[in-house]
Amino acid sequence: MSALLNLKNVHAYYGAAHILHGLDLHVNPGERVALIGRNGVGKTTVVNTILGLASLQDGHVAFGGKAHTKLRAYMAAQHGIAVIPQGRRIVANLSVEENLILGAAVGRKGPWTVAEIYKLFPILQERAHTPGTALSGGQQQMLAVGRALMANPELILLDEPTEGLAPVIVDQLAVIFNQVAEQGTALLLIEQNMSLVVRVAKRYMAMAKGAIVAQGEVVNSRDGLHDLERHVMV
Ligand SMILES: Nc1ncnc2c1ncn2[C@@H]1O[C@H](COP(=O)(O)OP(=O)(O)OP(=O)(O)O)[C@@H](O)[C@H]1O
Repeated sequence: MSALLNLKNVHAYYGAAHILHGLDLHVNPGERVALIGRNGVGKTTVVNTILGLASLQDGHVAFGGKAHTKLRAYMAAQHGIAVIPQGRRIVANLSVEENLILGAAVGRKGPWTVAEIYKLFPILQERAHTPGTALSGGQQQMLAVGRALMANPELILLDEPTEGLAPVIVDQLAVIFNQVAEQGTALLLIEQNMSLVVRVAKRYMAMAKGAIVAQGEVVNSRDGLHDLERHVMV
């Protein structure tokens, strides 16, 4: 079984700034992996490298076993990988429903349809014809998740999906992420909120200075939480 996503010895740059230093990371089908680490260690740059937005100068990124050294934004989508970017990036002048339909444009056929997304998030159906950016932060995040699911992905990369959200919304999203994972979609969760990580992820990879410095099983307990928090404390 080959990994859905496999980064090997990745060195990535923004201009002359060398950000990722020989990073190795993989996600297998159906896995729930958390990528954790302090601010500025390069977590978003991992996503940007996969999308071809940071310059890959050594190593490779493989989708489904096929290695690439020249990455382009459409390639991840073609290989069944959807991205929920940091800051959500809802299209301002499209309605909730139009934002969802847009998600399907770059994806494959599968079980997720607008009707299924509305079952998952009834509030989105109530607000179907509202401009996406008129939603609350929590509703926008639900829309970002719904839009990603509309592509019927095998793997979703989530970049700090709970940033700035109230704890009650984070709890709702934890339930949704588990539901999505139970239906077989793999998750790579970039997160600073370790209480979410222990509820959703089964394996973690911790970054420092552009590389993976620790990894292991996620244990959903007080000790497990403390163990993970060591990697994100300043
Ligand atoms: N476009 C850019 N050009 C140059 N340097 C950048 C650019 N974007 C990010 N950086 C730098 O790259 C490093 C890694 O940033 P990155 O956003 O990947 O970190 P992060 O771990 O995701 O942090 P955060 O949790 O704050 O989002 C930081 O030092 C940052 O200042």
